[in-house]
This record gives sequence, C-alpha cells and structure tokens, in this order.
Amino acid sequence: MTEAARTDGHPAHSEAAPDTPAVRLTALTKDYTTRTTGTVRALDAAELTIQQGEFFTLLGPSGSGKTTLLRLIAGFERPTAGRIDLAGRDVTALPPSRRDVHTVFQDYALFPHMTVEQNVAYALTVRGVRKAERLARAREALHTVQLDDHARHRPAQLSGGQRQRVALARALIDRPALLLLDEPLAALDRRLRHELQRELARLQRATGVTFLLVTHDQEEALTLSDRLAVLDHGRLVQTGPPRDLYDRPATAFVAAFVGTTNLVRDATAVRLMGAPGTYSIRPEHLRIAAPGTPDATPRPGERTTHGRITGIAHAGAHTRLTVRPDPDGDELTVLHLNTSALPDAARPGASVLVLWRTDDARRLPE
Ligand SMILES: Nc1ncnc2c1ncn2[C@@H]1O[C@H](COP(=O)(O)OP(=O)(O)OP(=O)(O)O)[C@@H](O)[C@H]1O
Repeated sequence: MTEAARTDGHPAHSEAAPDTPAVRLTALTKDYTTRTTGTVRALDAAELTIQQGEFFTLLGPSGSGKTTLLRLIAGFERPTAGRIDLAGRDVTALPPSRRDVHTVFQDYALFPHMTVEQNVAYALTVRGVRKAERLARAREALHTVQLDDHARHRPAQLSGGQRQRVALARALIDRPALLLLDEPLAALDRRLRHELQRELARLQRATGVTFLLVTHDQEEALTLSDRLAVLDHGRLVQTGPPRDLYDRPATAFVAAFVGTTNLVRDATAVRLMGAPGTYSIRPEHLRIAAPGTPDATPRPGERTTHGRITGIAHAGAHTRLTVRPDPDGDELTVLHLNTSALPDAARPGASVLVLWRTDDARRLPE
C-alpha cells in the first residue's frame, strides 16, 4: 500500500525523492557528563550518508559509540553538536514520535499480556486504525516473518528466535522509512542467529525499508550489509562495502577488527617486507611449504620467511596454523583450506617456509 492510499489518518511519510539520502549525519557529536567519569565523548563529529533502501551496519567494539549513534537517530538522545537529516528533513530537534523510524532491541520488548497479533498490531491500535484492518495487516506482517500459526500465542510461549520475529513484524507493520536494529540477534545461539540473519536479509529486500543494524559481530556485518561503517572510540574510521573494508582497510584497527589479520610491524616488517612500516597480511594469503620441496620455490612476486610451527588447529573446512618466524618475531597465522593436503612436515615444532605475494601485503598508515 502506498502511504498516500492509507485510510488510518496517520500523517503520510514525506515521500522523499529516491536520491535523497535516508540518513545524513553532519558533524554529529555526543558528550556524556557524569559525576564519576567526567565528560566522555561517545560520538565525535560523525559524518555519514545512508541511501534509501540500503542495508547499512555500524560495527565496532563495546563502548565505541554504536548505541549512542542509534539513539541519536531515533531521537532518544539529543546531540551535543551537529545535525541529523532523515529523508531530507532536519529532525535534530524533533522528538522520537515525529521521526519516521522504528527500533528493534536485543531484548524484544514485547508486551507479555498481549497476544502475538496484538503486539504486532500495537502501532495501528495507538493510531486508531479500525479492528478489521488492524487484524488483516497484523496477519500479513506475521506471514512475512513466517509466524502465521502463532497469532494467538503469548510471547512467553515462543522461543527467542520467534520473539525476535514478532518484534520485527511489529516494527515493520507500518513500513517505517528507517528501521534501527540494536544488536537484535545477540541473545540467540549461533544456529538461530544464522537463521535470523538470513531472515533479516530477506525482510530487508522484501520491504525495501532502509535497515541500520548495530553489531559487534564482524561476520554478521560482512555477510548482511550493502555497506558498513567501523566505529573506534566514537569515531567513524572507515565506511564502505564489506569487500572494500576487508581488502583495503584504512587503519590497523580496521584490518584487525574486520576479519582477522597478521599485522607485521617494526623490525619484523623490515625483515619480512624489506622496508619499514605496518603491513596487514590476511591468513588466507599465507601458505606454508616444507623446505626443499618444489612448493618451497617462491613463485614470481612472492616473499618468504623460515619459521617454526607453534600451533595447529583443525577446524573442519580449514586448518589454522601459527608459525613463529626465525629468528624471532610475532607469530603469523596461516589459514590452510583443507581441499588440499597439508605438507607432511606440518606438525608442532617443525621448520617450514611461509610464502606470500607482495601484492597481498597491504601497507597501512602509521
Ligand atoms: N547514559 C550514559 N551516560 C554516561 N556515559 C554513557 C552513557 N551512554 C553511553 N555512555 C558512554 O559512551 C561510550 C559509548 O557507549 P555506547 O553504549 O554508545 O557504545 P556501544 O558501542 O554501543 O557499546 P556496546 O557494544 O557495549 O553496547 C562509552 O564510553 C559509554 O560508557
């Protein structure tokens, strides 16, 4: 249903032109001041543009400012400085109810005394939508999250994954322009989390609603997002598609936080790379070979180091080895895909040659 065709008296969303960004943050800053901690800058001059219909993720460690950024966009917090535009409208001074935004939290926040259907229809009830329409739309929303058979259940009768589906149906029932998701899958076990991740991706494509997800799970961020931004101590340090951030991290922090990597620096960098600096080499770009075997002959463009295996962990599809370069230096992690056999010499304590392409070692700014 188009917003203009609605019969419920709810103010129609301002129909922004398709190229108007869903979110634009300008020099957005938030300080918290408490008696014990003094002033903490939780968000530092954030600049960010999110396009309509994007699945965008904020990724960062605990305390980096992710939730603060989300709460500012929702309107639960006022910024210390800066400006927030949603769909081309300056909402910086507007309360949450006047922003076309819904939020899904980690803890579901469902009403325990209401049925699933009533929970989902809640936003429509508040707006005085007629019962028949309310129920029809709640049923449709429950169908979208594959919970048709649970309309009459109460939240306590559902699993964690099902509760989160109800929360998603409730948040999407009136098709907000923007859906904020604050670690919505963090409370679920790994298998269920993967299932709900697929569900999130499907829902986003089906509804076309702009999703802004907060997570500290880099795999979740990489698999789900059209683009993501990495936060470090309140600063947006890099923004881009997952592949760009993985292949071309702007800083050592991004290299280590988005995926795993070997950071080679100081004297080890001079020895391994032939020049000083800080380099990131992904574990899958390193290979090992037993000295003296044909595989130990470097191919064009490859560099090498001798080392000693310090650990081998078999993990199904791949084996993760750690190797300490000779004569010393930080351990290197090597990811070996188990589609080919490991060299016979690969056992703890064995001497091996580690090889990598110079082009796969990324030089990082100091
Ligand atoms: N209400 C508050 N009062 C004082 N300081 C706060 C408040 N909320 C957040 N902070 C501080 O702001 C910083 C950013 O916190 P925020 O919750 O945004 O981080 P986060 O990345 O969401 O962390 P997490 O992943 O642990 O939820 C932290 O240093 C935190 O202690």
